[in-house]
Amino acid sequence: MTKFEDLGISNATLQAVLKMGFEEATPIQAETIPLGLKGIDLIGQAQTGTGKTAAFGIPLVEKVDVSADAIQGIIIAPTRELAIQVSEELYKIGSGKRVRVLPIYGGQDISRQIRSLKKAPHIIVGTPGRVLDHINRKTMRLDTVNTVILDEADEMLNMGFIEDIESILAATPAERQTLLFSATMPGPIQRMAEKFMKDPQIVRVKTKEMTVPLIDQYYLEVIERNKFDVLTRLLDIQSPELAIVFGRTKRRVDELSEALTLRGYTAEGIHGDLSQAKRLSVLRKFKEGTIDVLVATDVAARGLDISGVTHVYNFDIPQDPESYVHRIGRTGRAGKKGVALTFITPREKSYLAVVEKTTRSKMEKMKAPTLDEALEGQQKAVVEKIVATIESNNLHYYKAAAQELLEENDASTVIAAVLKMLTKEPDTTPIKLTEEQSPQRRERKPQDRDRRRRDDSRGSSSYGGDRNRKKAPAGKPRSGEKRTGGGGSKPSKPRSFNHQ
Ligand SMILES: Nc1ncnc2c1ncn2[C@@H]1O[C@H](COP(=O)(O)OP(=O)(O)OP(=O)(O)O)[C@@H](O)[C@H]1O
Ligand SMILES: [Mg+2]
Repeated sequence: MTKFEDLGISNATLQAVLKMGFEEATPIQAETIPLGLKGIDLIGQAQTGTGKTAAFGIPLVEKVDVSADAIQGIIIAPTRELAIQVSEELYKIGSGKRVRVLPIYGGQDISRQIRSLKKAPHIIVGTPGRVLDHINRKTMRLDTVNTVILDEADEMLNMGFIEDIESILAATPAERQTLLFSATMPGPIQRMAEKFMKDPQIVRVKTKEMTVPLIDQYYLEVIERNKFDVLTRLLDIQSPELAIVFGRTKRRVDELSEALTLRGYTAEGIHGDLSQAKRLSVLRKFKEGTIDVLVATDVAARGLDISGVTHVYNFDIPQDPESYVHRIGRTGRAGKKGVALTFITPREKSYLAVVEKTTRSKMEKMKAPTLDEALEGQQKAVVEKIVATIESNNLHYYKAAAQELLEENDASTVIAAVLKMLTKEPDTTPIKLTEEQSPQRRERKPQDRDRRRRDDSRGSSSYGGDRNRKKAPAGKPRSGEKRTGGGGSKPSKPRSFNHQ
């Protein structure tokens, strides 16, 4: 176990990290922080939820000279939500040194960003498209940058952002340090990435599996037509604290979130066609627990760190094994346990072996639950609530009425009536979803870009990112953008990873 004290970081940053509740460095942090401080180029790969953000964030913050009013580091991330989240984490890590961090992403008013850029931030966290817009408009200069970090590098290159990334890199000095991080780094993508690095050292946290062992992985064989009933029964039985349901396309996500709402769940969808304000508000509601089920395309699969996500449901199978790893990695983070369930239609059966081979982990077969089992599950949830209410011991005002009821009925009849009233019977409101095609396995060639970009222009791609920027001209003001998440206001309690 490595202590942050032993990693050669300044006292100001050490105090900031301890204040975040981090007690010990995670393996990827222990390995890459000293190397990052040395200034060498790095490719860092470690499982989802194991603290890669701080692994690159700490050395970056350490390198910043706060007395210089210039951009010194830039982090590029594939989605707006991730850029915001990473900038919040960097802000916290840099709070001891008073490092200024600015998120720059599409869908946010550009003139406001220009004003913020004039306040001389030290670190920029941005999405490729919007960063490039600022470079082209000459509203952001990167010639003082000494460190570039690509978070979820494989995804950005896969998505066809390579030209954008290359243009951004060309705006930075050649003698910069370049760091790449992701939980997955397929060979061809890694080779492509190494082209813009100098003798990168590859740091892989050695684990048997690519997925996190704390996530119990299941698959269910379900025919397309039954998927939705099976999903709602599972939700009734498992009563997840917070759940993410992944669907293949934007249409799928819209239909699923509407259907779930019809059946009485508090669910909302998130995908790339929604306005930025809407995306952020849905995410905020999910983090606060105002909605229990987030229905998402892969826009939410990469990097998002939402505590309390106990279940991930792959309603539609992911595009490829890497997407599977990232989707299920939204649970089982920072040492917590999680459950992942993947629906597989008879035609998709060969998919299972492909994923298991790549991730070197097994999915256990689960039987689709019956309606009776769903009812039982709901009942169990109510019983748990009753027990918790008894334990809270705040029943004074109800005691007299209870006595009255018991004078006329026996105890088990009274309790049965209460259970019946409180139990939400499985809702069988008829739902019809539009059928979805199984995905073609994604090919990892640079020319893929063109195919995927064409998909975007049809607006049917499951991905949002800021690849839609061509449709929404830069500079078009959008209202109501807000920052998500804690922003440092949450009281921090000590956190440490269980052995992974
Ligand atoms: N040393 C630590 N001790 C305790 N918690 C930590 C530590 N480092 C990071 N965390 C917390 O663990 C969670 C996951 O971290 P992070 O988002 O950086 O993971 P990641 O490896 O980037 O995952 P992904 O591959 O999904 O992007 C965050 O809430 C973060 O604040
Ligand atoms: Mg991450």
